[in-house]
Amino acid sequence: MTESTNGRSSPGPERHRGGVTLRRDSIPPSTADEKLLDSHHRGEWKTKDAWRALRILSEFVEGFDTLADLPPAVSVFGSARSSSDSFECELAESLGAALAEAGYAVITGGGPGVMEAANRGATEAGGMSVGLGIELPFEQGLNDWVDVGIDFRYFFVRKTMFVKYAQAFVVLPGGFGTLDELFEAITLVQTKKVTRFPVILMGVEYWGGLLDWMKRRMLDEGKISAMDLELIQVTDDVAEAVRIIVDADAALAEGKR
Ligand SMILES: C/C(=C\CNc1ncnc2c1ncn2[C@@H]1O[C@H](COP(=O)(O)O)[C@@H](O)[C@H]1O)CO
Repeated sequence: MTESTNGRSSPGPERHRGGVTLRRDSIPPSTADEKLLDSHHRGEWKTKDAWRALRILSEFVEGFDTLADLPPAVSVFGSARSSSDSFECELAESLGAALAEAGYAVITGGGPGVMEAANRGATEAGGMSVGLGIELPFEQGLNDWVDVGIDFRYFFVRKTMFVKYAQAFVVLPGGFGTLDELFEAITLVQTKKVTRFPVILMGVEYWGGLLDWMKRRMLDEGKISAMDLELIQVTDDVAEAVRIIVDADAALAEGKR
């Protein structure tokens, strides 16, 4: 806890649970996701999980209700840890601006690093900037560039929103969280659980090793098909990324006519 100048403790970090804000000793050591997925306290499942189901449902309702009127949107993913002067943050900021100029809302995880840069680019270009935050033990709150923000307790509810309200995914360099989001998206497209939409990797050098491994191991050993690899497009050119998204949108609209 940090001491403020008047001798009282300042709020310090805070945790958000729906409309509830928790500070200081009221911040619990675990998160809602951790409690839901915990397999150790079986005795509690019957009583507590039934109530959790309602909370999960209310989180879906809040997400659907808030995002239903969003213009066409693109979900942008990338590291929470990148500094604002990194290659990926500079790219994310230009991308956010270009997407806004093309009429797309930008959806991110609402956190720091690449997410903040993409939100900043969108906001500064006059676009709609959305942050879908997640309750984490080391949560920092939504970044300052988010105009429409929702704090989720459950990762899987939040992931539904990233997919449901986006016309495309753009994935910049990142760690486990980013890879999780990338592979969930391509699995959904590969298994035709969602209408095919562009999944664009930005950061040609960063992703090169992973793409090589996919070709040399996954493809060569028959774990994926050549068509699966075509689900992913790679570029460092912001204008090209936007063009891929606009073209895919136009093709889809054409097919629906
Ligand atoms: C690590 C730090 C803060 C974490 N804050 C986050 N806020 C919102 N969303 C997050 C956060 N961390 C991860 N995510 C999600 O995963 C992706 C980034 O994860 P990575 O492991 O950094 O690649 C991102 O797209 C989010 O959706 C303190 O700096």
